[in-house]
Amino acid sequence: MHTDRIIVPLDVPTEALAIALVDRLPQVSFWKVGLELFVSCGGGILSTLKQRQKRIFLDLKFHDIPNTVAGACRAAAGYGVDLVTIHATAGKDALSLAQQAAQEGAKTAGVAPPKLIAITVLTSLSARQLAFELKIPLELPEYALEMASLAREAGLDGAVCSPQEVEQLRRICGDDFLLVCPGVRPSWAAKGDQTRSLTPAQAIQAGADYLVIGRPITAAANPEEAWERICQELAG
Ligand SMILES: O=C(O)c1cc(=O)[nH]c(=O)n1[C@@H]1O[C@H](COP(=O)(O)O)[C@@H](O)[C@H]1O
Repeated sequence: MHTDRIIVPLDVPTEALAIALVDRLPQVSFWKVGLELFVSCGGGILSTLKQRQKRIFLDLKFHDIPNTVAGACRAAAGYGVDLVTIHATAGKDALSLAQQAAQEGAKTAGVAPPKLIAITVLTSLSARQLAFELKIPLELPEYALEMASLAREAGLDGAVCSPQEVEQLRRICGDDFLLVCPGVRPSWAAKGDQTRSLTPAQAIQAGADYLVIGRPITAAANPEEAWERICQELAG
C-alpha cells in the first residue's frame, strides 16, 4: 500500500495540537516528530505515538562533532523510534560513530534499532543557493549523490533527498538503501519554502521508499480530504 509510505510531520508547537492531529487522521500510520515539537515539548509525544501503535520518524537532524552526534543518536535510539536523521555534512567519522552508537543505544534500551538516515541537501535549497551562498562547487545532483555515498560508505541505512534527485540516488545506491523524500507537493498544493519538489506519484515512480508530506495535509482546510486526495492520486 502506497499510503503506508507517507510520513506526516507533526510540525506544530504544542503536544496538544500534535495529539489532536494524530487523532484527527487515524489513517496515518507513520508520523514525524521534528525540531519544533521536540524542542517545545520534549519526548512525551513519542510515548503517545507508541501507545497508538504508530511508526515514528524522529527528525532532529543532528549535526555536530563525532562524540556529540554519537551521544545524541545513542539517546534517540533508546526511544524505540523507527527513523533518525543526521546531516551527512557532519562527516564520515561522525556518521559511522553515530551508527554504532544508535545500535548500542537500542540494545541497552532493549528496543529495535532505528534506521539512521543522512540529510543530503535540504529540499528548501536551490542550486543557486548551493553555489552562491554555500559555495559548493559541485552541481546540486552531484553533491547530493556524494553526500548519499558518504552516508552509505559510513554504514548508514539510507538518506533523505529531494524527489528530484531520488532516481539517480536509487540507481547508484541500490535497492537496499532507504530513500526518504520530503519536498513532495501534489499539483494542487502550494510549494511554500520547498524548491525541489515533485508530486507524490512522481516521487514514488522515481524510486522513493517514503514520502514526507506536511502542509499540503496538515495546513489544509480539511486535512482528511487532502489525505484522501493524495491516496487516490497515488492509487491511480
Ligand atoms: O528531514 C526531513 O524530514 C526534511 C529534510 C529536508 O531536506 N527537507 C524537509 O522539508 N524535511 C522535513 O520535511 C517536512 C516537510 O514539510 P512540508 O514542507 O510541510 O511538506 C518538514 O518537517 C521538514 O523538516
